[in-house]
Amino acid sequence: MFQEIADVLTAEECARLRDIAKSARFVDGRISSPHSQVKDNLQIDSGGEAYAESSRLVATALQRNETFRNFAYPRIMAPPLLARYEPAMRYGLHSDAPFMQVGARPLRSDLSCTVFLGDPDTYEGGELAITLGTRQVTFKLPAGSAVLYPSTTLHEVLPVTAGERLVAITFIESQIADPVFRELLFQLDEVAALEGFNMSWENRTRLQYVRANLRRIWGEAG
Ligand SMILES: O=C(O)CCC(=O)C(=O)O
Ligand SMILES: [Fe+2]
Repeated sequence: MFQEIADVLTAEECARLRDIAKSARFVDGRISSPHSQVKDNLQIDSGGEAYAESSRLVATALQRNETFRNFAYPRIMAPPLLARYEPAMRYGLHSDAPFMQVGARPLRSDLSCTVFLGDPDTYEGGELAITLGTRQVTFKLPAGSAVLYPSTTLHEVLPVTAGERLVAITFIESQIADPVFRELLFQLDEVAALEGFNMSWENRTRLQYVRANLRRIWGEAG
């Protein structure tokens, strides 16, 4: 359901992104959701070199992360975007857009991802809160860590009451559209990774056969 991933970014990469954010131009976050009554944040101006560098840096870091690849089965990823929340800013309860234009083709958002760029003790509030039935699950992770969650959820960013919350956000279209199937494959992959060399070759081959064919049945190429 949710996957936290520690150390997606190195300390140096986090510092570089904070530096980029310090000098970059930020615009009203409503630019990408003009009709939202609950979005109150800032996002980096997507016209400049600062945006290009920050986006490239975060995308490369996610793509090189094995847990990210195994959990998300990424097919296309939206260019990551820096977002900033100053005191009193928040992003109230919402669901993410199902389709987003990325380059020439629309991306179906299967997974949403927040990469935390500031130390949690440098700001108050600003938890990412994801609705699960009658409860909310909250995330406020160390700098460099990421959380992946289903784009199908209702979620919000609670008001920042002091300091500044800096994150990078992105959305992923997965090769495995169905979150239940994706989770089953992830668990099978974990078994293969952790136990694959403890089993007999014959059983390992059987496991590979099941994984490969489930990916054929459930997956979309790319
Ligand atoms: O900043 C976050 O952690 C998530 C923001 C969000 O929900 C969004 O931009 O759609
Ligand atoms: Fe969202």
